[in-house]
Amino acid sequence: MSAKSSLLKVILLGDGGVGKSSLMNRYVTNKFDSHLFHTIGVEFLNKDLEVDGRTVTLQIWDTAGQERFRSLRTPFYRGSDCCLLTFSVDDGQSFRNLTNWKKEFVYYADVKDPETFPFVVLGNKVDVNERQVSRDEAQQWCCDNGDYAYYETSAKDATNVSVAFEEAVRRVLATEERADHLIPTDTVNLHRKPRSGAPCC
Ligand SMILES: Nc1nc2c(ncn2[C@@H]2O[C@H](COP(=O)(O)OP(=O)(O)OP(=O)(O)O)[C@@H](O)[C@H]2O)c(=O)[nH]1
Ligand SMILES: [Mg+2]
Repeated sequence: MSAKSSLLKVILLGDGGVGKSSLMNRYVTNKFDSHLFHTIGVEFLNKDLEVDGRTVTLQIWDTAGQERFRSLRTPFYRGSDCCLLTFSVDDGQSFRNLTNWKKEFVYYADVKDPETFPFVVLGNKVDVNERQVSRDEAQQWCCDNGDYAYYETSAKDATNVSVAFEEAVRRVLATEERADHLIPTDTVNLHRKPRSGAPCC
């Protein structure tokens, strides 16, 4: 068992109405409301789960996707361990906006290394018949942006909701493990004797 904190912060981002709150509610309370109000600012819920023998508390932050709430949501991006970029498969614009959501997250969360940060992409509302975004298109975007996991979900009928959140946890734990194995190269040798005659500045 790692000594690292087992509280993982996962944040849901994406256009207003794609189903972020519904996904969080489905996962944490196993309920679905077909007349949910738009989120204002941010809300979070905790859920304990076990992934690959490790128990973690997932803190899921649900944000307001509408543009007018931008300044209310962005202060909460910092400290996120994983970002769930969400769109709705029946709304092509919400898919095209993923690039902006990623940019907004990287900027306000102050992500040092976007190449290795764990993003997971969710194409929600797969229960709806009128699709505007194909699975191939979405997977291609995930490949082009860095090997992101892609899940087609439905908060309405619970398709792939648990597996998507579990994958988010796996990605975070894998990142932590990689960091544990990194050998620091910028150590300072406190015992090294100063070179005689070396200039002081
Ligand atoms: N058919 C279907 N409808 C869904 C699904 N998920 C959410 N909805 C509906 O879509 C609407 C918007 O869902 P929300 O969960 O409020 O969307 P949101 O992303 O949280 O929106 P903001 O809070 O404005 O950012 C609601 O009426 C939901 O009932 C789904 O998987 N399938
Ligand atoms: Mg919401």
